[in-house]
Amino acid sequence: MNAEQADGVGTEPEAEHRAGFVSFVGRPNVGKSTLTNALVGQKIAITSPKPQTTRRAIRGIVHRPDGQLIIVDTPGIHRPRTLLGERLNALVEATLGDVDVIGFCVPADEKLGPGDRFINERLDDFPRAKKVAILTKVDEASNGEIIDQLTRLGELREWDAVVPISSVTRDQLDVLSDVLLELMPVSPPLYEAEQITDENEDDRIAELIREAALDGMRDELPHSLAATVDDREEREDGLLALYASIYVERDSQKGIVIGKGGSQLRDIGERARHEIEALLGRRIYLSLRVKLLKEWQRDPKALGRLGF
Ligand SMILES: Nc1nc2c(ncn2[C@@H]2O[C@H](COP(=O)(O)OP(=O)(O)OP(=O)(O)O)[C@@H](O)[C@H]2O)c(=O)[nH]1
Repeated sequence: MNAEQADGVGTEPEAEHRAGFVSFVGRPNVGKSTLTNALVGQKIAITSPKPQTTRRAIRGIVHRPDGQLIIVDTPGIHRPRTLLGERLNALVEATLGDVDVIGFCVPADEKLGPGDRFINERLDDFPRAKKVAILTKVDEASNGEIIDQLTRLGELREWDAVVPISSVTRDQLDVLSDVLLELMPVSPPLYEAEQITDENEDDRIAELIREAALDGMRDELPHSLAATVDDREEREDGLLALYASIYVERDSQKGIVIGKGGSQLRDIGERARHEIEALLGRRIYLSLRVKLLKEWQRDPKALGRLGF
């Protein structure tokens, strides 16, 4: 609440803060990823979610003084031909059923085709979301082509907005983010404003793994445990795969961490995965390995390897 409202003065605040979720849909190759990166201004913006926000596959966040655009990932909308296709569609439905705005991307340099129409029709299934048509790659098209495409797009449905853009020349990107933000609900920021670099992020993830491992462990272990994130990989199914290691100092500790039949390690993985997903705001696959690094606390080389 701002001061004016608190005083009961009826004037509208000049600019209300808005925040919400947007998802870009469209055929493969129409420029969705490039647009996301161009809007966000860096490859992937990671932030720490505030507790009330649900977990989603966040691709990037546009932070502005007047609002926050949270761009969420969806796998493409496909005509389901396989079980995988159906599962992907179910995932699309879960995501798109939940966003505030859907940005339907169509390239300016190709005629509107059956693929575009199919996706456009599917958008009827998501009545909650506002719908914006985004004509991408205008740098590749003549003015005549652009006008033609805008007309065809206008015939598809009543859009909340239609915006031609180029992610390459950055033409109209600011207009697009203005338009998207105007369609978002009035809301305080949903994510912390500070950006966390990938490097810090790995450190934080490693710390969460270490915490999860310590949880329920005996007292003698804590100082003997360390964790590292060794590799990460974006998977086809939209999950982020994280490969991490837990280091122990003595052989006997390995068994403690792994537990009977691997039960302890599974619990650690489960707890850590929850925390990491909350940190990243997206679903992950976590692979944990327990490694023996003899007397690592006394070994400078080992300490270096563990980031101390
Ligand atoms: N000239 C031009 N090329 C662009 C623009 N935006 C994207 N491209 C190019 O179009 C191609 C596809 O872009 P992507 O962003 O990968 O498209 P996408 O829709 O995310 O593709 P999928 O991940 O397959 O769904 C890439 O070669 C981009 O460099 C643009 O504004 N202008």
